[in-house]
Amino acid sequence: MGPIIDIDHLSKRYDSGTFALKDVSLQMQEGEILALLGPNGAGKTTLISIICGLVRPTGGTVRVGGHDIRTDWRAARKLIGLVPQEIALEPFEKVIDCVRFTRGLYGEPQDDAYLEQLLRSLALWDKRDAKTRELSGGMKRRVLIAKALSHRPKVLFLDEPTAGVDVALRREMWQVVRDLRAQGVTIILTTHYLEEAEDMADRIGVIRKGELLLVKPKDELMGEFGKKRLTIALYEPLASLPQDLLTRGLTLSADGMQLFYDYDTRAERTGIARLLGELTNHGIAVRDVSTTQSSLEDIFMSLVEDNPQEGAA
Ligand SMILES: Nc1ncnc2c1ncn2[C@@H]1O[C@H](COP(=O)(O)OP(=O)(O)OP(=O)(O)O)[C@@H](O)[C@H]1O
Repeated sequence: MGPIIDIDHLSKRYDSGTFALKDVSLQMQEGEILALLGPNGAGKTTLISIICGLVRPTGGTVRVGGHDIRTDWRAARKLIGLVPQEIALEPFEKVIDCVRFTRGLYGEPQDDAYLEQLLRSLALWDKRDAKTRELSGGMKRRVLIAKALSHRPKVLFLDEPTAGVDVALRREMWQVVRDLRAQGVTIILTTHYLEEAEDMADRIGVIRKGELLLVKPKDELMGEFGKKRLTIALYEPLASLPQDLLTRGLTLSADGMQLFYDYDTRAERTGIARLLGELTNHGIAVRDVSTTQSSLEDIFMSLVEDNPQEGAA
């Protein structure tokens, strides 16, 4: 089966002269979740907007389900749902009516059985007759998702789905997204919360200044760029490290009470057992050992850090 999304050498230069996207190519398979990370102004929204037909590219092509988004836009649009970042709902409209209305906009005949199934899957069925202004923030976000799914798209774009929402609600949203994936929906989400990408995504794309720096399976990215640090706490402070331990890559804390050893998580042999043996040989008594793994945030910062003004995603 071909890719559900096929982005080929896509570029966008706004009239202002800004190059928002530079030669971006990316393919997605059905049922995948891709998290797009990037500092402010990296080009994430531009990319989503082009795929959704809201912004015109200046170069390259995008196909959704095999349909070119420019020459065959009607068929492409039917396959796409977009959940915008801002909550904009008609306050006095009932939940069910607002989802029905959106489906109608796509020219789809009404299908009450599907709408019931959709609202039930988003835990909104009990609220179907409530006016949207009576809903909590989390419910409103779920209504946005219901609207975006009302015409049964195969691809769903979530633009910062949990911006500014509390931790409990964020986790609830993650579950909703996982459930959608289980139903076979392909999802692209942009997020400024790295833990969100870490938790949900199958693949992670990092975009900076309009360039897609990399797209990799999350586990591969964590393994490739991730390092582990072994911290060894000592009983007695060390004035300095023996030369042979220095050359093994060990470092000593300023107070002499801790040793640090950074190692590659992919290495077949980490050298830890040998290292501990050598410490014993030197008569260095170990009180405790612990390890920490670099987070996606560390990895992300190391990828984009050559321009510190851009800050975190
Ligand atoms: N309509 C527009 N006209 C001119 N320049 C634009 C327009 N929209 C975006 N840009 C510029 O294109 C670049 C990419 O913007 P975009 O909104 O795609 O970034 P983003 O990654 O979504 O950022 P954020 O994380 O802040 O939402 C920025 O330099 C932005 O100023």
